[in-house]
Amino acid sequence: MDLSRWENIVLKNLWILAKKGITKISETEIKEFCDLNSTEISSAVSWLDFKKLISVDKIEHKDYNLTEEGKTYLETGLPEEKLYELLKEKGKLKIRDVMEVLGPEKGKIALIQLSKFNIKPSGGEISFQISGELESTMINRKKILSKIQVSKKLDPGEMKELIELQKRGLIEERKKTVRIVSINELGINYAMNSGNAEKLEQLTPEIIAEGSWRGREFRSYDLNVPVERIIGGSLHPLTYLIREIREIFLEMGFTEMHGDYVQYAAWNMDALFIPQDHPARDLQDTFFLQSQNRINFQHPEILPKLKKVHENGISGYSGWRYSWKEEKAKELLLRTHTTVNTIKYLYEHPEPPSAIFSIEKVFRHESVDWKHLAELHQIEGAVHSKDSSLSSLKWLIRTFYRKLGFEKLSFIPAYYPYTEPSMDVVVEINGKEVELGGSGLFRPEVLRPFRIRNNVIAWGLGLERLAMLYYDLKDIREIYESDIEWLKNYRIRIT
Ligand SMILES: N[C@@H](Cc1ccccc1)C(=O)O
Repeated sequence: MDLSRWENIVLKNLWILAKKGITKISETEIKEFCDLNSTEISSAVSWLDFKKLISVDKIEHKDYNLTEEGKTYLETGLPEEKLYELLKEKGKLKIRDVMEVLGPEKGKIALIQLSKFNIKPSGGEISFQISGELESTMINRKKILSKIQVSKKLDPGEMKELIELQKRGLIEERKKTVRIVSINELGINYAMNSGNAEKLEQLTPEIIAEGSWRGREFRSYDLNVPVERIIGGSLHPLTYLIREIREIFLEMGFTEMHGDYVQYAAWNMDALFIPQDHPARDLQDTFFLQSQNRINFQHPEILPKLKKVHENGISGYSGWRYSWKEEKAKELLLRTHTTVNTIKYLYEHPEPPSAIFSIEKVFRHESVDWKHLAELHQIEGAVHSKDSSLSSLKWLIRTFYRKLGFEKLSFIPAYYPYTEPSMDVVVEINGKEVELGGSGLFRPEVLRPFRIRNNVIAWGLGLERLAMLYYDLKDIREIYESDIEWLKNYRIRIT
């Protein structure tokens, strides 16, 4: 065990004092023996105590101070003193005059104090009367006030008067804990054997340049010392969760896909067989962009295919049977779901098998509440394979949530224009059923125009709702509120 410079100085001094027979000393008294300030001594005492080289007793100590009133009286004299002097000079005074000369407040105090020594008014007047007892009491009072001003110790005989002055509000008392320190056997041994040479604690450029480190011993590091917790930077809880989810899908052999926020309705809606008069395309649900045609339309060859399938269907399916408009398909919008990533990917990679996912942001014209956001992330995915089936879809979704620690899910029938059958994933949060997202098998009207013949299972799950469960939040908005305590202390689920 090595000691710091301050600890060494304090311990050596305690040892020297102990040799002289002084075995107990208060922390403040240590200051008189060494060249350290109170903070340095206090820190050294705490560490020496922790290292068990000294013992420390705490005692309650009363500390006295003058109040503002006490300070003024010490400077200008006590009211009783003023009145006594005045009477000595004038012989007698009318009460009215006393009040006028001393002021009503001090006049009253002076009269009360004098009456305690039997100098009492009668018939509206007060006369001088010599009192040796009053004179000595006043000298005593002033002595106490001035001792307290310079924090000098009072004699035991002065304690009674101190209490009087406290009652009069001239002195106030404060309780202080004082640490009484005594070196113990371990400390004495350490001090005896540690030698006189101070150990080096820091290697400064000067020490290196002067070479004064030569022949000196270095203080070693104590790796067992308890230290303050330092809170460094960390991942935002949502970023952490996104990385976990990405890891899960990558481990299962999925490929990550990426897409843009701004999309043509053709890809976000029409390619997914969402009819052009579908309520989801309403201004209420979708953010449309005013600037049209600013972005290159990828794969324009799909437009006639979409027209055909919407109007007349495909492979025995009837289609929606309405007049499909190319202008509506060419409206720009903020993507409302990441299923647009999936359908584009499938169009560009029509050969099975493929297993794909994305964790990206979508936008909805939604009023925000405890479970709704207008900007949210979706955990999107699909598997295109001859073996894709409803049961493999359920298995995949359950497996995904189980890997994050959630077992209790239920599937309920749902409707999406692009899947058949469709299922929603539901979970209970704080006694309320919350929908985590949708899933299903893509319809032939979605797949056939793009020459995809095998089954495709697909899902789109809400990330923030999952985060609510994962971090035990009552309100979805908390995720974006960035409460610093939460960001510092959030806990991940151990599965
Ligand atoms: N796109 C749907 C979810 C979904 C994805 C894939 C298949 C079925 C449903 C949504 O945004 O809620």
